[in-house]
Amino acid sequence: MSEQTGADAARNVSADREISADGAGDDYEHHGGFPVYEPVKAGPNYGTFVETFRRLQDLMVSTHAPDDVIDRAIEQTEALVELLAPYEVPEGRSPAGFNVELPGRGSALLLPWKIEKFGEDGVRERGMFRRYHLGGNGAAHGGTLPLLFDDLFGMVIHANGRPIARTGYLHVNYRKITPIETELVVDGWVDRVEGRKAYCKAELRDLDGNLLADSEALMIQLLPGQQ
Ligand SMILES: CCCCCCCCCCCCCCCC(=O)SCCNC(=O)CCNC(=O)[C@H](O)C(C)(C)COP(=O)(O)OP(=O)(O)OC[C@H]1O[C@@H](n2cnc3c(N)ncnc32)[C@H](O)[C@@H]1OP(=O)(O)O
Repeated sequence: MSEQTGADAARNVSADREISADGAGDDYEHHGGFPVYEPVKAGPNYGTFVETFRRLQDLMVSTHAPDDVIDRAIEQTEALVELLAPYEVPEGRSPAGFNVELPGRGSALLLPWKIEKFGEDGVRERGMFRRYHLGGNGAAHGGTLPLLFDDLFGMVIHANGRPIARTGYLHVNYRKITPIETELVVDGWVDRVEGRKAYCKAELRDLDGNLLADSEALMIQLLPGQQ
């Protein structure tokens, strides 16, 4: 039997939580005030679309092109905006963020990391900070690490079988320079639970096992009606 990937595990956990439109048979009733999202499956080339856009983001912050090239880039970007704008949809209806087999679940906002493990005992992701995420002198921008940790903690809560929660606080210790364009691994888990409060921890390491940053967050389960 083939081994279950992190993406498979994430999909299975989510499928187990699916409920009917009228809420009957809801075994995952604590959504707070969140709507119940139906995952939107990406088409076969959606991953390539997001990756191409990410490449563009990298180039946006790493090129110094002549003015005539910038003028052509504006024209082509405007054409792209015109192409896509008719397909804008409300929150929860785009494939962005729902496709666990894609880096960053297919959302250009998220770090392009892939889920390697998704279980009650924790979530592991692997990936790189890219040129787009550069802070200074080869290091990832300090603001991009909380983004990685915050999204990871959301998944940790989901994988742990806990109801929807929001981040009350998120603390990051920057232990060593986090390099861009270098493969890294992040692990997150629920450390302890007190009622609605889940205290989560995470560690970001390089492939030699060096601790680059660690984080602790308080994830607070939403009450009915809480947004
Ligand atoms: C197929 C597809 C599957 C894919 C798989 C999907 C995975 C899916 C991933 C999603 C990933 C997104 C994850 C993003 C998660 C965010 O980033 S959410 C955005 C950032 N956070 C926010 O905007 C939260 C804003 N704050 C709030 O809305 C409200 O403060 C909250 C969180 C609802 C809590 O409000 P409240 O119910 O009034 O709670 P309150 O009574 O004040 O506090 C409850 C308890 O927590 C304590 N507390 C509250 N705040 C703090 C604090 N800052 N410090 C210490 N203690 C605190 C209180 O003291 C209290 O303790 P007890 O007295 O009960 O012991």
